[in-house]
Amino acid sequence: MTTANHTASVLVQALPYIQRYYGKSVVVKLGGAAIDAELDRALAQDVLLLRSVGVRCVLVHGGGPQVDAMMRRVGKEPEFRDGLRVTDEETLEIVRMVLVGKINRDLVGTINRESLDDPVAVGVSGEDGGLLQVVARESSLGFVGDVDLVRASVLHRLLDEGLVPVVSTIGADVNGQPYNINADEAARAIAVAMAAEKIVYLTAAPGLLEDVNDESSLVPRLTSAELRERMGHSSVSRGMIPKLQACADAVDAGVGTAHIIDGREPHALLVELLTDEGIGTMVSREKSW
Ligand SMILES: Nc1ncnc2c1ncn2[C@@H]1O[C@H](COP(=O)(O)OP(=O)(O)O)[C@@H](O)[C@H]1O
Ligand SMILES: CC(=O)N[C@@H](CCC(=O)OP(=O)(O)O)C(=O)O
Repeated sequence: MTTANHTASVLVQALPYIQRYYGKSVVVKLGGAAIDAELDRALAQDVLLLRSVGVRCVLVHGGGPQVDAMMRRVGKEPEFRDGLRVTDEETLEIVRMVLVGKINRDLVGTINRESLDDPVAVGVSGEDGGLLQVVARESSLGFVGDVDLVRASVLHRLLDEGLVPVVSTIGADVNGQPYNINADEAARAIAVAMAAEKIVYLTAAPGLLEDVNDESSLVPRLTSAELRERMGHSSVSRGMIPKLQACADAVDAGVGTAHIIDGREPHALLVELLTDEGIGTMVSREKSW
């Protein structure tokens, strides 16, 4: 095949996917472990391309490792229980500064640099417009919240204007007290509230692995029921646990499919959405293969 033919065939391959996702919502969660200046530039291009073909894209970001680094810089040692950060008042201030003040700004800047004449990225904290309303989880975790209500209209209004929301996962309770939320869980709540077609987790692993030390042991697809069976398995640890839980909960609550893909691969999002090449792990409610 000539280069021109190959290029044409890749573009034509995208047509049925573009038709399927036109006007649909897709929530993309970028894990802190996959945040990197060059990769974020490729992700910004993917998000802008998807927006150009009518996909309503919301980017939700984490930043766990970056919060850890900042805590250590100010002499505090991070502490986790069941994958959630123990968040006292000072830690909350650091989490808020790192997520809202640093990572969100950097991502908005990266997207807008890729679309100079039409800067469309808008940063939103879960506190803005009451987007993420939370209730306290348990007092031993401090200011860690569970999402109680998502005001998806805040996102739909931005999307209707052609803007791309970039969401930091700090929420507030009914009294306006800010809370730290696990970003995988916040992204799931947003996807469910938007009745999204897909939720895509970009992380620093190829997907769910049978053996975490063997990158070739990828589980390509499974149902939410199969996923729940694996959750307590010893091969699944640390940050993968809330991600799996969020994927199973998302598809059981009506999101079309949930994906865990390798955010270290440039343009993984575009390949996942617009080509025949299945990458990473796909979770669906029913067996569709
Ligand atoms: N069975 C597994 N398959 C893949 N990754 C796993 C597994 N068990 C644990 N992990 C770890 O989970 C990590 C993803 O979680 P985390 O670091 O919290 O990511 P993120 O910042 O994207 O939320 C992977 O990088 C990997 O080290
Ligand atoms: C309550 C809680 O644990 N919140 C997380 C929020 C950030 C996050 O989830 O970041 P990743 O997606 O990079 O893991 C934290 O403080 O680390």
